[in-house]
Amino acid sequence: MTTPLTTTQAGPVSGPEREHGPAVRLEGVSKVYGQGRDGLLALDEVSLTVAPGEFVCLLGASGCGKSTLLSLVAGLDAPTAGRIEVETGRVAMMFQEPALFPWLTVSANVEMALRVKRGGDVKGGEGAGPRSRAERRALAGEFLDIVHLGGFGGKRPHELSGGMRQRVALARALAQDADVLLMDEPFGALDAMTRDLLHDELERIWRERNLSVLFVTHNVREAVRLGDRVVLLSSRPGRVVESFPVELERPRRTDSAEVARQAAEITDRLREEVLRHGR
Ligand SMILES: Nc1ncnc2c1ncn2[C@@H]1O[C@H](COP(=O)(O)OP(=O)(O)OP(=O)(O)O)[C@@H](O)[C@H]1O
Repeated sequence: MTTPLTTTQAGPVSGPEREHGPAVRLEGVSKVYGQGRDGLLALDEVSLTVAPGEFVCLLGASGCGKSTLLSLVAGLDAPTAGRIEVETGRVAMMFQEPALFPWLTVSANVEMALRVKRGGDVKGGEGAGPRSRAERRALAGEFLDIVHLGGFGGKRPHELSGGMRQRVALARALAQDADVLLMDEPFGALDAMTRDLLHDELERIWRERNLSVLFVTHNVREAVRLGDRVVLLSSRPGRVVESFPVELERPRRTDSAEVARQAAEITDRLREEVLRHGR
């Protein structure tokens, strides 16, 4: 998936659930790619919730349908069966590749999200009216400050390191005014030190902005470092195998003994799953 900017098509949930329900709810969600005998069951009756303000990490072997699941929640694709609800409908997505527009400045990349967010307004629809260029630039500057990139707004993406580019992607996601952040291995391509720093940043922003996060990773320690809960998916088809609450005090360190212990427990379970499927 390479779409740089995404807002979900999922509508808000009405009624009492809106007050008290989860931020994201999947009920019996299945996804088949293709048709008939050539059809591939990528997800099989997955049920999962993310509570408001919860940080959920999704873990599973390659091909178990993690990206499929995120794209369904983002409204980029429709489930074959089941139901997906996003309480507010305000979802932003981040990928392993920051997917920035190389010809635009860092600031302009974030400003794009501010235009897209009020897409209806830009085209003359209802609402508070389009923001002026100056307003968008000022707001983009604020989002860049949040990710500690104040002063870099005039640079082009190629002038930044990989970690800095991912910070821009995070600023752009925040600029969409989402309260649900869907992250598809966002730090997978970064070195360990940069990843550690970004974990700290993400944790701070998640708490300050009370985001609900669904974070896909292959990295068990990363999942335990970040998650309130780690949800393990099986492969082919993807099913929820087990959900592990992580009750370690925050902030955690990826290299701490406590994180290593819980990661080892989850890895054992993951290994069982992978062996079961002969992969
Ligand atoms: N658009 C598509 N058309 C057909 N099959 C697809 C499509 N997208 C994914 N698949 C298949 O569905 C299964 C799940 O893919 P998905 O990318 O969701 O898994 P994943 O767990 O995110 O994998 P990875 O960890 O390798 O990124 C795979 O077998 C994949 O080949």
